[in-house]
Amino acid sequence: MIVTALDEAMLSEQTTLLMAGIMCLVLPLVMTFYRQHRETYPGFGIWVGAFLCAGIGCLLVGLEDLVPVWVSVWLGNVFILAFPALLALGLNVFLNRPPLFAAYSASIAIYAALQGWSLVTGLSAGFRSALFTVFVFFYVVRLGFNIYRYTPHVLGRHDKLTLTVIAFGVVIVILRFVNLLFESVYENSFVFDDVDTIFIILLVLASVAMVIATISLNQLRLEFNLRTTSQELQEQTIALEKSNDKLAQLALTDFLTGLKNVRFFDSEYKKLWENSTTSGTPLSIILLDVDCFKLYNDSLGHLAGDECLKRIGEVLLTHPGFHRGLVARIGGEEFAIVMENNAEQALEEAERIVAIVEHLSIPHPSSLVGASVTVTAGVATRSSLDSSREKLLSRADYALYHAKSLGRNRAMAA
Ligand SMILES: Nc1nc2c(ncn2[C@@H]2O[C@H](COP(=O)(O)OP(=O)(O)OP(=O)(O)O)[C@@H](O)[C@H]2O)c(=O)[nH]1
Repeated sequence: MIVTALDEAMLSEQTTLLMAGIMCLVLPLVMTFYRQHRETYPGFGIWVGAFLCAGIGCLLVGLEDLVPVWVSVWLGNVFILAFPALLALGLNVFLNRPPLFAAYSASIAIYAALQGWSLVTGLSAGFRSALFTVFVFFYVVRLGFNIYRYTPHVLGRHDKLTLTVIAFGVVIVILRFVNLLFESVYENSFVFDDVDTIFIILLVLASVAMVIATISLNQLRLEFNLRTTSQELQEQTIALEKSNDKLAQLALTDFLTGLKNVRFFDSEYKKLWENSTTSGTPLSIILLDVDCFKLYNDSLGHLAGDECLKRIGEVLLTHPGFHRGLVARIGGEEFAIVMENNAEQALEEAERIVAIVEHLSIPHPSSLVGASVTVTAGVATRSSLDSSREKLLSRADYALYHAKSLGRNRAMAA
């Protein structure tokens, strides 16, 4: 009773195939529409071709009564088989995998040959169905494996929708195979003749789901690439900012000693001067010059001279008294220190530096002062007499000149 009711409710296999064919021809149109509005990745075009093949194949098989048997049963089935094969091939291209074009073409050619042979020799329709199902099974499993294994490479994760659709496809194919095996057993007792119609409907549903899955796959990849690109861009911007900062630092740093250079000194000295004008904090400047440095270079060479300047630079860089001040190399062997200290403190610091350099005991064979490298310092502290920062600087310079004339290796205040 139930069987009869179901039987009556079913569309004939042919009608279903024709409807499936039309449906499968509509799907590529949807995909083409999508392609015109969104960027698609290589492989998407092959998928469109796959659905086109499915549509043509279904129509050819559905028109069994109108066209020669080789067109419907042979060519129609070859077209339908090309559907999963092209889906798998397109996926390889989409995932940047080797497309295996030759392998897929060969497998379809083998199927076509076997199908033709079964027709010529008059083998049963059951054999042809089994043959078809085995090939489809192979493609669908391959499709599922590739999606599982390689989509994370292009999406950064698994695409659950595609995996679900493929699993659905695998189940349908397995059910169809089981049906083929047991058809003869339950044929008259349980099932209506149109069981194939159910499979066709299920496959059409799977095809629609597959179209949605392919579009979603493409969309996810677009989004993933956009995310990755903007992340990369962000990282590059940060790296660029860092290297810009570094470049800016380098532009203001003396390459030999690592102290600030004369450019930095000029701008920073200006700021300290302005700050002292507004806040009334004391401002002192120490000018430091290496004694008899020309003779040092002449007797030990320019490279040794550089090393000597580096060591004096280290002393200034690490001297605790200068932490809050400005220390720079403003000439060949001339250094300047600007500090927010009064005259007494500044002179003390200058004397300390002179002593520290002497204690470095860097041998100076031709010095007019002693056996080792020494420095002389001129100190000036801002007073009401200093109308400008240049004036303060020149007073420090004068003190230095005076200290040099008194025999070097000493600190003198202006
Ligand atoms: N090795 C080395 N020498 C430098 C550098 N810059 C300048 N000099 C040398 O420093 C020397 C400075 O000599 P002078 O200005 O005559 O002064 P000085 O010999 O130190 O004599 P006093 O200042 O009177 O003690 C010159 O010979 C310059 O060539 C440098 O970066 N490296």
